[in-house]
Amino acid sequence: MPDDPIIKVRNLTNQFGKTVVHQNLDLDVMRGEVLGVVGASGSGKSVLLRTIVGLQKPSVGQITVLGTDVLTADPARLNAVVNRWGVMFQDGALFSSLTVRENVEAPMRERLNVDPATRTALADLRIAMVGLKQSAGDLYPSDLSGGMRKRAGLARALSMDPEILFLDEPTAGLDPIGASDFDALIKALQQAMGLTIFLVTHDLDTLHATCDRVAVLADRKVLVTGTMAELRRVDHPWVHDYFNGPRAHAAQPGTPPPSQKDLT
Ligand SMILES: Nc1ncnc2c1ncn2[C@@H]1O[C@H](COP(=O)(O)OP(=O)(O)OP(=O)(O)O)[C@@H](O)[C@H]1O
Repeated sequence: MPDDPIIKVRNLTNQFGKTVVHQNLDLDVMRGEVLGVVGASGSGKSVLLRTIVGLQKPSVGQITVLGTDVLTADPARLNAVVNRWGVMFQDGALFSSLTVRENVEAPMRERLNVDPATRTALADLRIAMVGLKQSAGDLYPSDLSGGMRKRAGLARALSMDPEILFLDEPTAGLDPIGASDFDALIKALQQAMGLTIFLVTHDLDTLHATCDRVAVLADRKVLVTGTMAELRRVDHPWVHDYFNGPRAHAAQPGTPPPSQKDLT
């Protein structure tokens, strides 16, 4: 069924001690869309991502990804699904003792039965796809700028040619030009590869540049999901302030730059 969600979360509860982060949370991600996930700091965006990709066991709930219940699947079935997604963590989470190329090869080495030369060629292709020079493949993470590290993390997330990409704060720590270059890269790769993207961010420019829909986490659940235009009309204090505040206006395409008067 083409309209079946590629990721379906139902009745999810995550609790740490007495802190309830999610309660009865539901979320659908449709195939081929870029879904942005926003919410106040501590609202549980990263915990949600980590729960969907299996790094965090929820207290209660069902999570179906690509038709597989990832909380109850047997190891072989789960492995088959894990092979079809890639994750880029906020800091890139690169292995510091491996070169960029070896980092990109790492998931293939673990999960794909190909000869070393093919693996290296596939890694070099991923390195090129994220806009890094081939020579960057020989560098270690400590030799990279913040922007290069993000790109290397993205290349590794693309290692297995995934259908779904999970991105946690992809533009955090980048300067505005680096961030908008990265947004454009994400969008171009999504279109070229037909990716579905689950994207956690605080960055309004990223939402405008990349997302088809945005899910807002508040009050321990997905409070509302919609396009940016729809969310601007939502009557909830946090949602209203986030999507209508000065930063939101600045990020909106077509908004005129501030006049000289505004700057003084
Ligand atoms: N392993 C853990 N043990 C205990 N509490 C945790 C754990 N992981 C997350 N939390 C708590 O869960 C809540 C949500 O954390 P999470 O990192 O998902 O928030 P977030 O929305 O991604 O925040 P930010 O925008 O600041 O990154 C926080 O209160 C955090 O302290």
